[in-house]
Amino acid sequence: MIRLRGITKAYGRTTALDGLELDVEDGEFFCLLGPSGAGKTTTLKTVAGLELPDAGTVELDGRDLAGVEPYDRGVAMCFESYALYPHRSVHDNLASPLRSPRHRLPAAEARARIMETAALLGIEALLDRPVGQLSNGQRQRVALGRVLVRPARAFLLDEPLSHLDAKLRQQMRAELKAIGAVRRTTTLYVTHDSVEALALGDRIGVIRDGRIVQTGTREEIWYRPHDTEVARAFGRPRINLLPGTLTENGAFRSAGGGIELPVRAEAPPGTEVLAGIRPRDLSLTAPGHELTGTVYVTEVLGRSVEVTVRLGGGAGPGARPPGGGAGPETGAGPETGAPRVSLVAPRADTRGLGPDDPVRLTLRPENLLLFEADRPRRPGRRIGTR
Ligand SMILES: Nc1ncnc2c1ncn2[C@@H]1O[C@H](COP(=O)(O)OP(=O)(O)OP(=O)(O)O)[C@@H](O)[C@H]1O
Repeated sequence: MIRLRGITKAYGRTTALDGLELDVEDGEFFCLLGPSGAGKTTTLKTVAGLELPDAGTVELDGRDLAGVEPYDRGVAMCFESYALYPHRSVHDNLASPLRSPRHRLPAAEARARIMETAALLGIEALLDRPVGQLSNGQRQRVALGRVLVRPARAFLLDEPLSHLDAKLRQQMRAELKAIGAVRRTTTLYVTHDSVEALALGDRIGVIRDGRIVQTGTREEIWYRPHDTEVARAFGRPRINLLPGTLTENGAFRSAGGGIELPVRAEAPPGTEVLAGIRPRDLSLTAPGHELTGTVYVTEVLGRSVEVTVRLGGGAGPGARPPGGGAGPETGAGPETGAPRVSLVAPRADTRGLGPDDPVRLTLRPENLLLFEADRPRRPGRRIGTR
């Protein structure tokens, strides 16, 4: 297992890691997800020993790694910018990690591992080709192969699928976790792609500004996001966030007053909040709590359709937006007119639906999320409901 405690790392005046704490359990596949510059690569390099923290401790399988050289740590790391030998064949690139004195394997075992790794990554046919002649996606698979080919205490993978086209990425994503070596080995996997994190991670750690904001299973992150930024990071189309306040009995009332949603928030009446509604939790047909509005725009997403609805029209007194409503992108603020929400519906439910058509939406209140209102540089935290 990998354990990071109080890791701080600054480059000049830039703080890359700011008291980072992280536990990756034995054999776990842990995805570290965060935006560019959040500190993901620095975290991996700190575990690998390629960067030394200014403060804090790194442990691998209970052993403190302070003072341990990178090649003695027993970790295998794959960088986004891959270090390969361009003039040597794919086979040689895969074989060279097994030739180093530290990792030397008997020839037959080495050959078996190379063939197994190449087969799993779909590069058997390329084994004799010089790496310099390969496409970026092929090179990336060779780089990943160099990591997986040798036994390690932990794999550290930095966006290893980023250069693959969408189809291959999806396929490799499905196969990666099935690889025996990956199943057995503690893996810390860095990505900025939330779909990838949800698909791969036994657990996910969300990193922001050099700190872990939330760690959890995909269900925990999805149903109990720590704050609005975590909620926005997962799910496309993005979660709808409607501004409003809490009423006397803890229900949600939208900023214009047109919408009331039956929740019981664990926060005082009058608290400014954002109601979080996932696009797939809104329906055009199912029974549930009703909202009304008019269609703003529809967009076909394969078998389903994203419908953006301007809320309020026809919802009764007080529901009409001031000025008739050219709203903003999504989840409008009180100052900007009618709030809009996106929903994802099966194509059959949206047949004949066009701009300005009135619609009734239903919502399952049990999936409703509530957050404190966002403040500058401080995303609103989730508020519990009873
Ligand atoms: N060698 C370096 N010198 C100076 N600043 C650095 C160095 N390495 C990283 N940083 C800074 O530290 C911060 C964290 O960088 P890091 O590469 O860990 O982020 P990341 O989450 O991996 O980003 P990305 O997804 O873009 O790779 C950034 O602000 C970055 O500019």
